[in-house]
Amino acid sequence: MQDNHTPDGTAFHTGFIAIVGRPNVGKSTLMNRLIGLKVSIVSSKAQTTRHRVSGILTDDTAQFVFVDTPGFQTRHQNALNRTMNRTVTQSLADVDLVYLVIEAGKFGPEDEQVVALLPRDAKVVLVINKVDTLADKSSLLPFIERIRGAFPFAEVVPLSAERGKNVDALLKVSRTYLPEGPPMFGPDDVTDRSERFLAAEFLREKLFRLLGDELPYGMTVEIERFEADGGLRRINAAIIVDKPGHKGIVIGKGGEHLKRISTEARKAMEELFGAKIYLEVWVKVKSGWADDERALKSLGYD
Ligand SMILES: Nc1nc2c(ncn2[C@@H]2O[C@H](COP(=O)(O)OP(=O)(O)OP(=O)(O)O)[C@@H](O)[C@H]2O)c(=O)[nH]1
Repeated sequence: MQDNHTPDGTAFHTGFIAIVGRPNVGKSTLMNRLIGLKVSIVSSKAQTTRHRVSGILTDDTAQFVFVDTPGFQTRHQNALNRTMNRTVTQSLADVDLVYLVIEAGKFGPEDEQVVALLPRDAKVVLVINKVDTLADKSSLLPFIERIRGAFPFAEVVPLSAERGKNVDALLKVSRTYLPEGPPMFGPDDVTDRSERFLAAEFLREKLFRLLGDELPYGMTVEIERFEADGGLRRINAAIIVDKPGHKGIVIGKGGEHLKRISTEARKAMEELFGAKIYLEVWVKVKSGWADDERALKSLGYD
């Protein structure tokens, strides 16, 4: 799509969308579902300095540029959370549209704290995820009525990110809120750098999936080596934990956790990068890193 018009002659729309919500509401699942296989991912620093771009969806009529927002943390108050909350607020400042994701039937103090971060003039779509978990679908309307008062939402879209139900409807309403204009990114914008960024994301995701509530607070992933050689990627990654006692949780009995995390991350990388992956993962202890903003910067948070 090189010009400003869609095949039927109407204007092309391009804009930024931020996805926010308390942890575990399904933001990552929604993003993966939205971008599906048409994904074009660029590194957080590529081409734009204002936003951390995490995924791009381009179709015949619009380009949706999704902006990264780390989970809004409310449980612990330290440097890591201050940095994350700042990132959330910054990324909301000049996007065209915000998806506030909540879970069907659940709207608690943690969700309210995220709502409090929304600029009053922001265009916000209330995305009610996990509708598949509702035993009684008729409870949805009174639930929506209750939450409508919390913010002047532009739209309300109930869906199931995991099952892909009603996700199309979300895109359809979103399009009209994006400004008219040509696409900002090409459809094949995958660079080595973005693969490096994604490699860390995949490992993080597998850690979350496997360890769940056991996940040590203050854990992060650092890619120490990333070499692209034709159809081969050599990746050395370190999982960094805050306390020596956390190392065993990540490694698991007989190395079982670490083995599974590495295998699953490697498979995900092979599928998305279309390359053979040699992945080595170590667990390292850096005490107090989560409380040290300088350490955060050195690990790529800014
Ligand atoms: N039943 C159901 N589960 C879902 C749905 N969407 C996401 N989940 C599950 O909810 C959990 C959290 O999903 P994530 O996508 O990791 O949530 P997140 O909001 O990105 O979490 P943070 O990264 O902690 O902020 C996972 O176990 C998902 O499988 C859905 O539509 N239905």
